[in-house]
Amino acid sequence: MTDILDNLSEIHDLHRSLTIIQNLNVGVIVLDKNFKVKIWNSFMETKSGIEGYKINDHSIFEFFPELANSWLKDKIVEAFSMDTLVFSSWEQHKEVFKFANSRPFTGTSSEMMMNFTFIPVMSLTGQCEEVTVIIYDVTDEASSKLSLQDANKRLHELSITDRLTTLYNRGYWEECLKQQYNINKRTLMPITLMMFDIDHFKNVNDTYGHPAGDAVLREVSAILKKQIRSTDIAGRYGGEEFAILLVDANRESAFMVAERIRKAVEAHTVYYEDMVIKFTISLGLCTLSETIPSAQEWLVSTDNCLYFSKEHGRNRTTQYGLNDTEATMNIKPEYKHGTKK
Ligand SMILES: Nc1nc2c(ncn2[C@@H]2O[C@H](COP(=O)(O)OP(=O)(O)OP(=O)(O)O)[C@@H](O)[C@H]2O)c(=O)[nH]1
Repeated sequence: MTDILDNLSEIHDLHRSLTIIQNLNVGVIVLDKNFKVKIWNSFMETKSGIEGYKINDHSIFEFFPELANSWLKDKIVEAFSMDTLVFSSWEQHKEVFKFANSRPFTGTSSEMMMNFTFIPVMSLTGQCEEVTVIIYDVTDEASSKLSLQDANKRLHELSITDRLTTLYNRGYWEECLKQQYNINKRTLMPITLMMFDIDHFKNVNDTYGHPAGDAVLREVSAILKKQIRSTDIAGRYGGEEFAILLVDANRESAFMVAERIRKAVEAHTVYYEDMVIKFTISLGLCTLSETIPSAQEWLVSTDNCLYFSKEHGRNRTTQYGLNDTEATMNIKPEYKHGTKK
């Protein structure tokens, strides 16, 4: 009689445990060493559309063949060889089970994002015979985190970008200048600083109006972007002044790039409303060498070359240390960087 009562009590305990597992709001899968499903709770049934009685005692790969070579399989294998619980967050894996996001209208993801816990289940002899996989739906938290990351990225981009031209703004570009100066001191990779300025830009504004002047600035930036490498670092330094770090460019290649840009601008026409606008640019170049003691000096030397071009006919490129060296050194004080505006 006591035996029967004990058995009934055990059956009751088992039934209670199964009821709890079935109704948990997390996925519970128990797999044996052959990846055969031993428990597939109702969360898994609802999300996958596969009922427990169909998948139980079948390999999980029969129903989810894409998992046969997946991160999930590796994790389960790992869990069998360890005797501790392993947790893995949604950030550590790509899609595993492709379950639909149950709140697609509020979330940013169409698929459910999941955290996992892998629990080795030890037998009475101390062997790991089964692994329990717990799956948590963390789509809301993950979506919020991703949105925040996106917003921060966007904010950062805005904080370093010039609105009109979409080039880097002066503050950020100057940081890059210092960084490149320091990098170059270590690597000795050739690098040339180029600055240019639109000729008689005040006339463009005065003749065609400020919005037309803005269109000119935008189109010059577009020409510039087309002519330089993606690794070059281009910024709008001032109103109509641009500064570009030509990475891995020695004197010769930098001069070629500068002339290519100058000629492209000369050949270009801006059509704004019914106005036809032609213009040119003046350029200065300075290839970094050990004689240049600081990033600031590098900038000043390049700017001097630019204003030498202005002084000597405009629509031309002046290169530091090659042509016109003495002249660039004796540039009029009012053309020194930052004073002529
Ligand atoms: N449309 C427009 N004009 C700007 C902007 N920023 C600065 N400017 C104008 O750029 C002009 C610069 O004029 P200056 O410094 O005299 O130079 P410049 O007329 O180009 O003459 P040079 O440089 O000597 O060839 C000024 O008229 C500024 O108002 C801008 O964002 N949009």
